[in-house]
Amino acid sequence: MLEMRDLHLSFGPRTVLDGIHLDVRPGERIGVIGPSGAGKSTLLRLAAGLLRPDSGTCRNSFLRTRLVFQDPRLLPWRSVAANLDIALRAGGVPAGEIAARRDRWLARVGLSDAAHAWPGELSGGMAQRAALARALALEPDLLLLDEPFSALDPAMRADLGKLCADQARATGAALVCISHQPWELAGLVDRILHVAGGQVRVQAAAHA
Ligand SMILES: Nc1ncnc2c1ncn2[C@@H]1O[C@H](COP(=O)(O)OP(=O)(O)OP(=O)(O)O)[C@@H](O)[C@H]1O
Repeated sequence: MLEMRDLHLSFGPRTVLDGIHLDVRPGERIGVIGPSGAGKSTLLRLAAGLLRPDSGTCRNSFLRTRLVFQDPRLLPWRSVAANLDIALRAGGVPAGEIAARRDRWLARVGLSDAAHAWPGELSGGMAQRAALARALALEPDLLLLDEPFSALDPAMRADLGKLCADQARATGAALVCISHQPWELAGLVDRILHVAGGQVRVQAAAHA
């Protein structure tokens, strides 16, 4: 469970979040929309524990939270496969399971043939798929997606969105996805939050 209560955060004189209340329960899939600069990424960083609020509380009792950023953030001096292996080792996956899990996830994002490539040799979309595989291979119980599909073509966006939703359904994980394309959230999430003016303005049910 993720609980945000009356959460405030400013960067210098700029108030970005101004009294956020939000609950994310296991199995919930939530979309986040709102104007540029509204604080959507900041909200996810708080949820992931990368930022602390100035006041209010942010409690995250999920055990494995993974955040996928807009840019892939792969280690450039390691192969694609090694990028996954390092994350899996750091995530406590037993050594004997790492290769099989990495190969399964690279296959699921269509990157089996790129396992031994360097990140610099990948297209933007391939690198983003590798970053998504790295996150999903950890079997997170809270998956935070910060516009991870923006570098992908529409067909690939739909495929990977479905992959995330299917994985969340299969494992009971919660998912929070920021998007500038509300249509991209259809079928992926159950409800959509509109963040504006530092607050969660609207909570609407999503339509498939
Ligand atoms: N580390 C930081 N230091 C100072 N200001 C920051 C920092 N991170 C974010 N901001 C500012 O906080 C505001 C909200 O940023 P945030 O990235 O959360 O918005 P967003 O809604 O995700 O925007 P976008 O849709 O453009 O990605 C912006 O004005 C941004 O410049």
